[in-house]
Amino acid sequence: MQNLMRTQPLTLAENATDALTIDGLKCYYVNDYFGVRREIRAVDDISLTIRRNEIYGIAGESSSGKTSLIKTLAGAIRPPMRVVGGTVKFNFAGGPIDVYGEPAKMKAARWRHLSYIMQGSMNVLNPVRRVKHAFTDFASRHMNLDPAAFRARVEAHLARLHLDPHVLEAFPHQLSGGMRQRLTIALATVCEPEFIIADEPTTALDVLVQQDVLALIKEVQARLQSSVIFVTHDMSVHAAITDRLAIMYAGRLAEEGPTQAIFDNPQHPYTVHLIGSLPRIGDVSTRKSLRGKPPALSDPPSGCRFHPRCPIAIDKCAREVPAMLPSATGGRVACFRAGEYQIQ
Ligand SMILES: Nc1ncnc2c1ncn2[C@@H]1O[C@H](COP(=O)(O)OP(=O)(O)OP(=O)(O)O)[C@@H](O)[C@H]1O
Repeated sequence: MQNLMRTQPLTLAENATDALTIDGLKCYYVNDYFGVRREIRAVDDISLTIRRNEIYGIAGESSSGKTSLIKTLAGAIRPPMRVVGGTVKFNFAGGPIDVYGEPAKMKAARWRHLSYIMQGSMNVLNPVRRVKHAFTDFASRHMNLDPAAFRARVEAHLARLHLDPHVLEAFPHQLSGGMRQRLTIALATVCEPEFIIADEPTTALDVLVQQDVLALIKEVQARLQSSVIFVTHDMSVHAAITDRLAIMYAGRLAEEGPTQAIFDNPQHPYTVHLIGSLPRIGDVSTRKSLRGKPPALSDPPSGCRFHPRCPIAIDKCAREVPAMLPSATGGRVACFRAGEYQIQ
């Protein structure tokens, strides 16, 4: 395991166990159609903390706001997206950065301290250029090394990730999808970032290749002791890789806690359904599906956004927004009837 150590020491700030703090974050898509303003509240009042050296999962069905949330964390905001409230603060070893208060500092931190593996990131490899150019284009300017030393560093990094350095001379079309995704992960981690954000990095891959890529992410995380946010709608992937898990529903957090505890004892009725819908070998019983569909985020329901679909909703759920409060999993849950619902 000796060759799996970080090459540069990570000098952590004293007493700093939190790597990222998000407080009251709101991020909307704001469109103006012929003078009529329309807001899609994709991230609506989210507060959470990511610790150092943990893999934090974000789950939820399509359009629940997962990608919007992590774009907001990475400062990757393009119109019509707008941050309309809240704060995002990284606590990097070199000093804290307020993403929206210190944009220049944030820009300098990208790649070096924070890397973002976007959905479809394999496409970052230019089809008409050899793979080595992607490393030079994206990573070399953050590393302050002469070309020979930079090449040696990249080759050593690839070797540690069990990738043959010869792939640097290949064109992307000569490589399989799994290999391209492994290279994308190598590219995102060659600067040894303290924080890695990965959005659905395994979704386009078949199951065996997916296992391989998940193992690689775990290995890189353990080697660098980075914090990782891992986004996927696939709960079985969360079970395999994450330490803690957040469940998003309609732009808000429904539940958060240690992954194993959430799988063992989900508290929010929506989480109960997400976990209950996972297939189990030998179980041929019909799964109970949720009634209705997720709400339009331009006009979300009052109170708890899940209440129109919730099997145990009470009047209060339509009137009041439930706060995220400590739950039986050791995490937090936003539900007035937490822990009361089970699927038979
Ligand atoms: N550029 C955009 N303009 C307007 N609305 C958008 C835009 N991008 C996303 N949205 C809306 O924001 C909401 C959240 O979308 P987002 O992509 O963050 O969800 P997601 O949970 O990541 O979904 P998926 O798993 O399908 O990627 C959705 O209602 C979506 O339609």
